[in-house]
Amino acid sequence: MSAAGAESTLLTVRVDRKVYRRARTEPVEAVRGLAFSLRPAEITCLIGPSGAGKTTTLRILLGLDHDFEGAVTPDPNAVGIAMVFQDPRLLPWRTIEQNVRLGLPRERRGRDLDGLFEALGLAPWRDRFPGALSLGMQRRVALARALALEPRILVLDEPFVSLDDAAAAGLRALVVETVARMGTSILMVTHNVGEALEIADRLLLVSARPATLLATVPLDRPRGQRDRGFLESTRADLAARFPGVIAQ
Ligand SMILES: Nc1ncnc2c1ncn2[C@@H]1O[C@H](COP(=O)(O)OP(=O)(O)OP(=O)(O)O)[C@@H](O)[C@H]1O
Repeated sequence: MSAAGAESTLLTVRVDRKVYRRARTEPVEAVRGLAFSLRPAEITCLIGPSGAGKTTTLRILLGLDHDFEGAVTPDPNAVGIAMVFQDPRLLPWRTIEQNVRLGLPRERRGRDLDGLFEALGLAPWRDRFPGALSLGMQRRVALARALALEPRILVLDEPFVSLDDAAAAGLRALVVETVARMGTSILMVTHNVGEALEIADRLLLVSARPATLLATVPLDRPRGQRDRGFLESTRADLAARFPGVIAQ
């Protein structure tokens, strides 16, 4: 990808304020002042305390919630956006292949998916049912289902949580590979700072509720050169600067 391409913006998100209002309960202000852009072939990690307003921000960015002050431009559906939830949400009575195909619009269901299944290590599992797969493999299927849509933006909510180290590392490598291979822009919510420091190009640190953008932290060192020393010193530096967000 050219330098100009890498710098171009796919989506700009600006949430000035998001308040949940329900009858007979106090309004809940979930987000106040959170703006960022997403660019191709970049991994952006959104990190903040529990209950800060991260899922709320994702819902706004996906175009699922329009009731907020601010703007998401252009329309994310026009750009091409897909989401992978923590819970893989597979249909147990459909094969892996059917699960992936059913995520596609009807006219694209017959498309060639050999390359995708191969790239995600799912080729031997195409005819099996989700119940035969570990949680890590089911998450791969959920990733395949999202990638089959060929989105330019992929949103991941805690994709590696509750996986053993090997499964998490395998899935992380797949995400990184996808960015390199397809130029996808990834926005990932995570509580795992170590994981974010390993794979992100940029961290967005948000405060406790209402979520406010505290800092954008670029991680310029190439992923392959992020050794233990880099990870530990970067984490210590961030923990000193943002103690409410990043633990020592
Ligand atoms: N539909 C809703 N109605 C009222 N309040 C809501 C609604 N959805 C979320 N909230 C509140 O908004 C705040 C932010 O919630 P949100 O789920 O966005 O946080 P989060 O950062 O994703 O949390 P976590 O890290 O625990 O997943 C919380 O106080 C939550 O209770």
